[in-house]
Amino acid sequence: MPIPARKTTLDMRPPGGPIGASGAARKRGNSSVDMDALKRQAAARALEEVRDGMKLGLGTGSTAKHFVELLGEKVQAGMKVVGVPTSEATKADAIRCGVPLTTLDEVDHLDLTIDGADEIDADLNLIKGGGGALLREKIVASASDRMIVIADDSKWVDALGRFPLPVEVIPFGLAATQAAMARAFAQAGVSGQMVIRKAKEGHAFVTDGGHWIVDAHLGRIGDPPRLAGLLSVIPGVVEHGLFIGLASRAVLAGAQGIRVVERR
Ligand SMILES: O=C[C@H](O)[C@H](O)[C@H](O)COP(=O)(O)O
Repeated sequence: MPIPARKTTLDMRPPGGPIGASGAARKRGNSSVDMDALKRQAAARALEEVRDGMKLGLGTGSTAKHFVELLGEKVQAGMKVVGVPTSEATKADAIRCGVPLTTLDEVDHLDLTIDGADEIDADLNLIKGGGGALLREKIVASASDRMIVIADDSKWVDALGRFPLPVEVIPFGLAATQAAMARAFAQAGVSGQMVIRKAKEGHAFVTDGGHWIVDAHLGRIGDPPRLAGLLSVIPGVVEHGLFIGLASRAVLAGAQGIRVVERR
């Protein structure tokens, strides 16, 4: 599959500048980088794409939460938008921040979805679902004209797969589903341990849709679109965390500034 042409722009506004951010600085390599400030910077840059009257998909996770908070400030200042949250957690955040909400039953398409990711590759394929929201996130992104993924630049990878691939499954027949997943992995040229995600309390993590998550520790995924296709046809798999061809732009915040990567 040919690698699509991309355009990259570098925004030299320093991270953590006028926007400000909370959160403790975390050590990364030799430098101390406030990852939370970078996430907020990426969210703020994506917010510049939001126009009055837009119907928005609101992502889930620590980066998307910054976007919802900043959007709430715009709404308080008079901006008219409506959002469809991708999780119960985001719904609660949006209500707290005063962002008006709607559903995909009331509107059948969205202008723009802004969401985070666990990994982003050069084709803007993503791994998502670290927070367990991948099903609603994919439904919402698929119903949107555009998806902008926002992240600190540690999420940018040469190849997807270092982050365990979340696969949302039906608990019924799980061993058979996992066997089918293992065959799909083999066909796609990957293999690895499958771990049923646990909640803090020790029982299986249950998604907003009432399903379980299997985290597949695969390592480098050579052909993400092929693996996505193979997983999608397994009956016990509700959805997987490979987002192929959905993101049209990535906004990546790093110590040197903000990088915007477009997919064509
Ligand atoms: O299920 C969770 C979502 O896919 C998140 O967007 C993803 O895990 C990234 O989250 P964060 O911004 O907290 O790293």
